[in-house]
Amino acid sequence: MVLKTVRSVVIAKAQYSQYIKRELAERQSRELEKKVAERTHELHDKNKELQAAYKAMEEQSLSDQLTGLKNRHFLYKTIPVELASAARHYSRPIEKGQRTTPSADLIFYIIDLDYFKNINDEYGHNNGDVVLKRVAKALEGCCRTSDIIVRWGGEEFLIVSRLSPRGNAHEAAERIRQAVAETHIALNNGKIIQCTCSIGFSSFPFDINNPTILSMEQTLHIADHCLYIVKASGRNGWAGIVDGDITNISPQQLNNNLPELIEQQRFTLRTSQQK
Ligand SMILES: Nc1nc2c(ncn2[C@@H]2O[C@H](COP(=O)(O)OP(=O)(O)OP(=O)(O)O)[C@@H](O)[C@H]2O)c(=O)[nH]1
Repeated sequence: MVLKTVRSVVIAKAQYSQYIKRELAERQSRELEKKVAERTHELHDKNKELQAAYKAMEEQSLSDQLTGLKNRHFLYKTIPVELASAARHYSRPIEKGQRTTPSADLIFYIIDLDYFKNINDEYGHNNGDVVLKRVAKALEGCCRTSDIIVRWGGEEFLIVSRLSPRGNAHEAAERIRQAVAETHIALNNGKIIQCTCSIGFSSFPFDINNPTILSMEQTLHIADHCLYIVKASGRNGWAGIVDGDITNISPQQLNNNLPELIEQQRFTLRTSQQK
């Protein structure tokens, strides 16, 4: 009888001990699962924070700190797709009426403020910055949402107009010129001033029958030369060459002898002075 009781006690103790062990194991497992869930949640949050920080950093690295416009880095990052698409459009076999579709053109406008150094000298660098910010706003106001507006350098801006027919490029140039000239800029001391700009422009592809022969840099070189022509002829105006037959002209010749080629009327230069 005693032996039976002792055995029952031993069995009960063993069962109890097993029960405790199982309970402990289950509790540990539950705690572990809870911790894993918490860590996963934390990681998820951290990941979201990192993604947002990365996006903000990327956006900052693609924007100009002073004006908030896009910067060169943005242009070089995004423009290859646009260039390829424009070139592809003109590389397709000619179907009747197809090549005249104008929307594939990219027009590059280089905009340079006139006598900006005088503004800095007369009103100080901070007011020079005020002028740059106000001009940036004026450019945003006169451009379409499909245009890319870039702060190209100190007092120089670049607008890449997409989906624009090259034949109308001069109209947009005049719109930009006017928008800048008519902007009233309030300086820090309350004084209101106005400034003007000079614009040079060109289109990509430059020669629609040889759409890949000139790079964007060469197109910009043409626009830059047009800008130089405006500066040399009095400023507050525009000049552009939006297409040209470059058969028998090498890209090097175009780079080195552009003034002579314009002189020889190999290309049509359109300027605000001819209006
Ligand atoms: N305030 C300010 N000035 C700048 C900035 N970047 C460049 N500049 C100034 O822009 C001026 C450009 O002067 P220039 O290249 O002589 O040109 P300009 O006086 O506009 O003369 P033209 O272009 O020939 O009409 C210089 O004085 C630069 O110091 C900037 O971020 N802020």
